[in-house]
Amino acid sequence: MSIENKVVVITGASSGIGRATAIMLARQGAKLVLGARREAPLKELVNEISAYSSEVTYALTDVSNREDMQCLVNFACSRFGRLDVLIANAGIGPISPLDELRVDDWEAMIDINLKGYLYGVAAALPIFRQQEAGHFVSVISTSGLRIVAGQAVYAGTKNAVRTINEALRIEAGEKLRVTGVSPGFVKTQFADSMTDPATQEKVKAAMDMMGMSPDAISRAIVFAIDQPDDVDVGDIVVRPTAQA
Ligand SMILES: NC(=O)C1=CN([C@@H]2O[C@H](COP(=O)(O)OP(=O)(O)OC[C@H]3O[C@@H](n4cnc5c(N)ncnc54)[C@H](OP(=O)(O)O)[C@@H]3O)[C@@H](O)[C@H]2O)C=CC1
Ligand SMILES: O=CCS(=O)(=O)O
Repeated sequence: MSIENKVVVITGASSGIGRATAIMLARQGAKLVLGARREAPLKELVNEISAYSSEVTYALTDVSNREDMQCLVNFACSRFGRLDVLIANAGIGPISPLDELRVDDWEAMIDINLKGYLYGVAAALPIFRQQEAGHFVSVISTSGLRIVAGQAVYAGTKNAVRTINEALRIEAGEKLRVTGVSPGFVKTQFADSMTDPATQEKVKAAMDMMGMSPDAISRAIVFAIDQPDDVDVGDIVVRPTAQA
């Protein structure tokens, strides 16, 4: 099976990379269950996709809530009878220097970027084991590949996901697939999650200057999913050519 008829759950589908990926996958015949916290943009996306595919739905989901993640995955299985791919994309980046002690932001990044990803693994792994097939795709970041001042906790959450993904791949055995996609700057709403005004301004300027279209990341995700079942694409890094 390539993309057509695959059942795919996407977290963080209400904007940016998740939204673009939903559109690209739907155009190739995937069956989609979209998760995020904001209902209006999810509804709008489902309406847009419904113009060419009836196999799309959404569930309000806060990935930092384990029960929500379990419900999202269960909903996909009850609606479409199975789950082929879980795209753990939801994430926030309220980065700031450690000296500012924005501890609430640190906790939110750990809850959403790391625990949200883990709750996805916990919800999907038993289903993938039972099916003897399944694909974990995570949207990580170039943050952590290169350590940058101000990104300590954000990069920490992303590097934790990178490490756990590799262990998951090793433990997964020959039936499951595990892919991490690490974007550089992408033009999305990502900077809106930043609470430090100076940092937000800098990141927005960098995104405006060199940010890629979210489609650049969606294409990498689609490439990984589209491989034959016995081909496991591990890590893909996608940067703007202008990003150091
Ligand atoms: N843009 C960039 O330059 C880069 C982004 N990334 C990563 O890409 C991923 C997607 O971000 P991007 O598209 O850029 O940014 P956006 O802000 O446009 O999208 C983030 C998505 O995550 C969702 N989200 C946030 N918190 C939660 C939550 N608690 N539960 C469920 N969904 C949540 C948001 O939906 P809602 O608010 O409706 O819940 C939204 O759909 C993130 O993991 C980010 O770290 C990595 C490298 C660079
Ligand atoms: O992953 C994103 C890193 S940045 O946009 O905050 O630099």
